[in-house]
Amino acid sequence: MAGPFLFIFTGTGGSGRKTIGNRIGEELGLCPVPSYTTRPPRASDASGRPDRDYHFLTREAFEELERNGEFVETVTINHERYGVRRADVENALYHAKRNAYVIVNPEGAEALKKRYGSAVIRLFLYTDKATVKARLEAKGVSFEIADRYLNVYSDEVIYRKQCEHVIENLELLPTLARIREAIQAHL
Ligand SMILES: Nc1ncnc2c1ncn2[C@@H]1O[C@H](COP(=O)(O)OP(=O)(O)OP(=O)(O)O)[C@@H](O)[C@H]1O
Ligand SMILES: Nc1nc2c(ncn2[C@@H]2O[C@H](COP(=O)(O)O)[C@@H](O)[C@H]2O)c(=O)[nH]1
Repeated sequence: MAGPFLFIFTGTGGSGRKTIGNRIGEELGLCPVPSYTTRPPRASDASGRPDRDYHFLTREAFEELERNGEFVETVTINHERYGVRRADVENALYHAKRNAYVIVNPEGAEALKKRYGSAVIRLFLYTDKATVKARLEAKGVSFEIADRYLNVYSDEVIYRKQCEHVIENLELLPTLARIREAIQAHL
């Protein structure tokens, strides 16, 4: 056994990364690394726990962290900032010596892979566009946001070729089983 590892749930928008990442993370006792964002919380964020996936910050607070070099990677999506804090990753991996997980887009996954090398294991989730659209509608995501996800689908789906594991998220239970098996193979 090597490690600790940073398991990255990445993939196309709306592919089920949060649903699967949080379930498997909890089940396997991985340390969650929520990212930071300036975007406002949405009704469709984790119900009753909008801060489970994100730390919501003002733009000023985000920019101050950025100026202080606190982020290991950042992206701008639709004029909003997102970032993963270096201390959150490194406290888990190097100080607590725990396996951790984070949920980011392919650009973030690539930056984290470059930074942490073999400690990073990328799990790429995807489904076809029609399924993404139907699931986002059912989740109550606005048409505008769903449309944004679908517009970048072709760019994002290509990144699966770089990832250590690629899983099509059709039925939830078989997907969970495949992800569990993929992660356990590293532990
Ligand atoms: N296998 C599945 N079968 C049916 N519905 C699913 C499945 N996996 C996820 N979903 C549903 O699809 C929706 C999108 O999933 P989720 O929010 O986890 O995706 P995401 O990739 O984290 O999205 P985002 O791009 O917003 O970060 C949710 O409503 C979730 O319950
Ligand atoms: N590179 C990063 N991507 C991130 C981070 N936090 C979230 N994300 C990804 O952004 C989009 C948009 O998310 P939404 O919740 O506003 O719809 C999605 O693909 C997320 O996975 C991050 O810190 N870095």
